[in-house]
Amino acid sequence: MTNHDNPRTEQTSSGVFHIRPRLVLGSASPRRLELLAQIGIVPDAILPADIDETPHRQEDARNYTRRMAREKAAALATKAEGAILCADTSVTAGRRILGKPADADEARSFLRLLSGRRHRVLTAVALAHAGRLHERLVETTIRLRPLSPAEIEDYVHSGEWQGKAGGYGIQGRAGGFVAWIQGSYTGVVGLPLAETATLLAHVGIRESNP
Ligand SMILES: Cc1cn([C@H]2C[C@H](O)[C@@H](COP(=O)(O)OP(=O)(O)OP(=O)(O)O)O2)c(=O)[nH]c1=O
Repeated sequence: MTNHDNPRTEQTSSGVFHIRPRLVLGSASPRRLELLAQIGIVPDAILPADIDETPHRQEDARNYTRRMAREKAAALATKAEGAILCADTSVTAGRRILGKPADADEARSFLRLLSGRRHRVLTAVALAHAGRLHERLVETTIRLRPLSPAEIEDYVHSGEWQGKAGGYGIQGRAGGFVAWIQGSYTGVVGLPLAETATLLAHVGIRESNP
């Protein structure tokens, strides 16, 4: 056992004992916790990572999103024991990276830009365990239907854009804006479950903690 471990012993339904590492969810997002719960995984601890989310000059959206997830995991690996799961979601339209809007004006301008337009939602997942980093990048293409100025105003007033990359949340009223989607719905909401389950299984974490 290394310092990074501190494992838990569990008995599976077939009666076999299985040792799994402690799981730390490195996220302040309630959605990521709910998504994990959807596949029967409950972290042993939740520890938000506070990092600088400014893109580097000339950094493309894929590299930026991967770097964010990696930096969240690296920041927490020095503070917590076990397997540390972090993710980052960004929206990209053309060459622009749309993060979480700073205010209502920025949310409005993101929605005007995305209205009627195809764009991509990228979610990077980083799992740090025993000195190694396991990563996945999941891309989803979405087209929003054209939005009227009144719809954009209503949505901005709803406040649902707050804390959401690109200024909208597909899981809420903006679900009604989505004309077409190809990729991972759970990735858009913040944690692509198929890929996350595979990463967790690599380090011995499977659904259902007692
Ligand atoms: C596009 C889109 C994004 N989002 C969310 C997912 C992410 O939580 C958020 C992007 O911000 P992130 O920086 O990825 O995550 P966060 O700040 O919410 O949480 P933490 O860094 O502590 O893990 O946007 C939705 O909930 N629905 C959507 O449709």
